[in-house]
Amino acid sequence: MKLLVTGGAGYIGSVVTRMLLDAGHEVVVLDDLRTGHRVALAPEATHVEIPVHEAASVLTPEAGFDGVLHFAALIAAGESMVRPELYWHNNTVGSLALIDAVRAARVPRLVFSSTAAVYGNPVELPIPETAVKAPTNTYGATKLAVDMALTSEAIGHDLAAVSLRYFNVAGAYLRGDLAIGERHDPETHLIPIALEVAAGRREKLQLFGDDYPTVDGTCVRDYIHVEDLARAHLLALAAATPGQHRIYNLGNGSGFTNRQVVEVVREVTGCPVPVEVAPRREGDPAELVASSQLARAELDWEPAKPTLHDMVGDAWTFYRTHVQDRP
Ligand SMILES: NC(=O)c1ccc[n+]([C@@H]2O[C@H](COP(=O)([O-])OP(=O)(O)OC[C@H]3O[C@@H](n4cnc5c(N)ncnc54)[C@H](O)[C@@H]3O)[C@@H](O)[C@H]2O)c1
Ligand SMILES: O=c1ccn([C@@H]2O[C@H](COP(=O)(O)OP(=O)(O)O[C@H]3O[C@H](CO)[C@H](O)[C@H](O)[C@H]3O)[C@@H](O)[C@H]2O)c(=O)[nH]1
Repeated sequence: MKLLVTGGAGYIGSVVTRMLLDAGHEVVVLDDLRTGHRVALAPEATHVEIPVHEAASVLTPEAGFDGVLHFAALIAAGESMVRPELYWHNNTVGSLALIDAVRAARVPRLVFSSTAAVYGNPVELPIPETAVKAPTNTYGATKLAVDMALTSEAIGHDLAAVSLRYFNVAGAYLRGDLAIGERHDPETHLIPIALEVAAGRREKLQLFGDDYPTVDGTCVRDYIHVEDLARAHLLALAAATPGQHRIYNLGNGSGFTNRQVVEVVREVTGCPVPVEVAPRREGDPAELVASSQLARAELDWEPAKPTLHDMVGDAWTFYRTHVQDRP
């Protein structure tokens, strides 16, 4: 297939691009590099450096695209509470422009990066796709709006749409000399920050809140290896059906508290990780754990690296070989 990957210079988009190329697809990456990295771009993919809001200039009817995988977004839940306008403009307005371009160019299928953050504080655990959607942060709300637009688009214009609701993505894609991992700047995610502390690059980790209603008072998250997540995109592309908006949660179904995550980082790295309890971060749900039964049943998806030790181990390898000591 000829595919457009928005956000293909980012963490997850670059891993999926690699897998799509290896599977024989032709890939054009649309990424304005606002948070992505030029080094993460696959050399075999064409790169168009424009904002997703201008996708219509690439997605012309003549270009003959068979599908779009849409990763481009701002992703920091905490920041979305203090700069919400950035998130609405980038994640929702940008996605609506992309959907307009997809319709105008008659591109048949679109796979969208949605998120566990659409659920908010869940009333049932593990969370099925049918659970109440009540986001507690702006980031989740901007993504839920796009999910709803895709449902309308599938019904109204026969789009084959798939939303993949990722839980917390971790790890790195390691193949021989190739290593693709997480490099957000500034980093906001728990595991890479804990690794920076383990490496001595940060003095301590701030634990945002220890008074949540969980076993040790810190938030619970469900971690998924980026390689397992990426594979689900290829399965979703194949399963996309005209006129349907399919929605799948992607996680491992096990929750880890933030303190447990830090303990695994200590075990894997063999280094101390000093922590300091800090106030809660605005907008954080207490507990997010996925039911991914639907993805397993309908996409035949099976995680190959479900353990947190695997994820932290691969992230640590990436950190030491590709991040540490580099500017
Ligand atoms: N990382 C996670 O744990 C996680 C969890 C759930 C969902 N997601 C979703 O997965 C997707 C990818 O996340 P990631 O961790 O790879 O993020 P990332 O920041 O590494 O990558 C995002 C990429 O999109 C590009 N981008 C952003 N806005 C753009 C715009 N308007 N026009 C063009 N390019 C733009 C950035 O330059 C970057 O390369 C996002 O949609 C995110 O919401 C991520
Ligand atoms: O320095 C830190 C960083 C994070 N945390 C805590 O660690 C947990 C996980 O936080 P992350 O920022 O790593 O991840 P989030 O759960 O906030 O969000 C991530 O996963 C979501 C889905 O669950 C979204 O999709 C989003 O893109 C992605 O950032 C939260 O309780 C957070 O408060 C800390 O205590 N200290």
